[in-house]
Amino acid sequence: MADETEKRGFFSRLFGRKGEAPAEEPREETARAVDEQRESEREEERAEEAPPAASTVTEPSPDAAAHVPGELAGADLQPIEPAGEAAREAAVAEELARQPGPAGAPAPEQRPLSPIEREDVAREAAPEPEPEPEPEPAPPAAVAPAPKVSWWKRLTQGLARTSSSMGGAITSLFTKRKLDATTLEDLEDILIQADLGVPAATRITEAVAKGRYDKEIPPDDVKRVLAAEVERSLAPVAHPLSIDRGRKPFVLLMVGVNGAGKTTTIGKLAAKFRAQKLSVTMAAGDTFRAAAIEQLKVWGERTGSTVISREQGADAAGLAFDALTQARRDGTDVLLVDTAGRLQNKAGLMSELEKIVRVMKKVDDTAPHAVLLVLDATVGQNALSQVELFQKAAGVTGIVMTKLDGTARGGILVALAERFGLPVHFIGVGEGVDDLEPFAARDFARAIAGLEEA
Ligand SMILES: Nc1nc2c(ncn2[C@@H]2O[C@H](COP(=O)(O)OP(=O)(O)OP(=O)(O)O)[C@@H](O)[C@H]2O)c(=O)[nH]1
Repeated sequence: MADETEKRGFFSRLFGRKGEAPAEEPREETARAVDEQRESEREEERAEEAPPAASTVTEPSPDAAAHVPGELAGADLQPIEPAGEAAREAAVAEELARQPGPAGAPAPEQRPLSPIEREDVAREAAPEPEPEPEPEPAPPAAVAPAPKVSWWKRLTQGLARTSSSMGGAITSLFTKRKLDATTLEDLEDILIQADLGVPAATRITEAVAKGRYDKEIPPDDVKRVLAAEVERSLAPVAHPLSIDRGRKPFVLLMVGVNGAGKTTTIGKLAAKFRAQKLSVTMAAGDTFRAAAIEQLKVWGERTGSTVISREQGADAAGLAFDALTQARRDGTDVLLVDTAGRLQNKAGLMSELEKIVRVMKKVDDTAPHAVLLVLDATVGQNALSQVELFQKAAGVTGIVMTKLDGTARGGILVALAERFGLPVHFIGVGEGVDDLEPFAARDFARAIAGLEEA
């Protein structure tokens, strides 16, 4: 792998940049600084918003915090707003992002903002969420019959923000311009901004440069190179989720921070399994939030699945034990176990997940058979620290990435693939039941590059 700290100036050194101004900040540091800035803003928001812990949830032992591995100390459990807030915020952000000028969010700069910058501005300008009572369960609109739209269409529509941001920038960068060191560094910036990560951005830029230096290169050629490189990174992690039908039940433990889309994803997966004629039981293990229990019951009714639940605040591990015992007795094909994404702190979350796993093993020592981490694409680079956290807590076996439709930084999947190599089973590009599909590297790569279906 290229030495990232020396990456800045690579193309200049290689080709000699005209009028080079070496006083610029190294790009790696710029990217890190942007991330740190975002992190510290989120930290501040959390400090202001952190709601008091619900008294119904088991208090973690005082020394539990001491067991949080040091490397997780900085891991962020964003978002922690009540469910629904994220969607509302995204809507506000979307609206703000659409407003072109001073009538909208106060523009921090006079030059026009890129879609990614507008996303940042909108996020910062979004009003503080007001404390609200427990939100209503998400309406089951997702299951309402919708006109059949092909997955490619859904995918390209869902990834439109990423593809138009990257594609638009690439088109304007490469139209009628010869490829030189400045162009290449600008291309690298575009890719870093889309959250592909520095190693991938450097590799793709090198691939574009190969044999084309000092020549005009059509933007579509750049997009084709981009798609090919993204596919190369993602193909090794694109694994379908395979259900071992010999296990009854096959236990899927769903983990992730609150609001990432776990409960919705459970509903969407249940619909898929039911369509394959598999029987499904859901355990409403997010006992932290009453609305999550209700939400799961709605999905249970809609998909013809059994839902096992207890009252809000009940012991989630005990519930998982009961659910597995019952699903075993009933000979159920698949058991989907929901979990809370927000407890008082990271130590509380980790010890609860560990307990759920431990307790389920008392019923079936091979359970859980898959641990799916649901990641919200809109959290950007923070997804990386979430993977580390949940890997420690529950031994993640695969990823489901949701809300790719809500960000211009869909490149985060590439950064995740290169860093962890964990299987990516599904991606979500909308709230509808058909907006979750098995992950296919080529389709994704072509869609974010703004190319036609292969
Ligand atoms: N736009 C979009 N919204 C999604 C997607 N997946 C889930 N959502 C929405 O995200 C919101 C949060 O989803 P939930 O399923 O409640 O999240 P959760 O992880 O279970 O949250 P907690 O129960 O609080 O832990 C809901 O409004 C979902 O409809 C997606 O792929 N795209």
